[in-house]
Amino acid sequence: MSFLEISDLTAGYGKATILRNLSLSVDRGESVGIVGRNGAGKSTLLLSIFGQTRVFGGEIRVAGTRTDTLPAYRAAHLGVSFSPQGRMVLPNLTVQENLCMSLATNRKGDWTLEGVFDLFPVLRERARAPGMALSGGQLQMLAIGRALMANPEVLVLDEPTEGLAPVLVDVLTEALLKVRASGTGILVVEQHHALIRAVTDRFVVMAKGEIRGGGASADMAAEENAHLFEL
Ligand SMILES: Nc1ncnc2c1ncn2[C@@H]1O[C@H](COP(=O)(O)OP(=O)(O)OP(=O)(O)O)[C@@H](O)[C@H]1O
Repeated sequence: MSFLEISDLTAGYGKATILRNLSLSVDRGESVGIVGRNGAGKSTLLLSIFGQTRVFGGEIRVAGTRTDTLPAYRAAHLGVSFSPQGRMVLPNLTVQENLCMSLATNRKGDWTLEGVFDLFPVLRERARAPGMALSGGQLQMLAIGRALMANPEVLVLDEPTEGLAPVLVDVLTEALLKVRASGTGILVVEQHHALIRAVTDRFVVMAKGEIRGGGASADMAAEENAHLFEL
């Protein structure tokens, strides 16, 4: 069994089924990208790992323990941490306080406050600024930094480049390359295929709540994969 194992998952919200019989696994230290059109169910899949959807069938296990039925912090304790779409930074806490929230997981590893500040030096400069004072790019760095502070085996990211200028997309790509090189795995939903190609080993394409296919990220633009991206 892989470190993160999504098996035959059917899930949604209320009475609505969004994901259908979906299976995906991510090993420790592996990097996987998820692409697909708006509404394909990508965020729903990530939220399911953290117990935030209604599961109708199948299951998700992290290090062998079911997480789809547990509160989100339990998944973080087990070694997957989340940088959500919209970033969810606490506006009245400082940058440093937001980062230190993840210490509650009590997971030891290389990602310390200093490690995160080295990855994103602007967060060191703004350590005492409240979350509400940050720019969009800084908020994204803080959300990623906070997730890293939990020292995950797999860092889960939902559209990290959403709303960011191209220069900041490059900064984030560089940072995620360093995260990957450190041995931390990455599961990332992202519209920028260039980022997926740069920082992941393989990709999957989602459509209508299912995985339509996938392959090696280096081959994403290859002719043989073109059909995966057709309507
Ligand atoms: N809280 C919710 N309650 C009910 N339906 C929801 C909820 N959140 C999302 N949905 C629906 O689930 C479907 C999949 O949405 P989801 O956000 O997972 O897609 P996505 O692939 O991440 O798209 P996007 O790129 O737009 O975020 C959509 O039809 C959406 O309207």
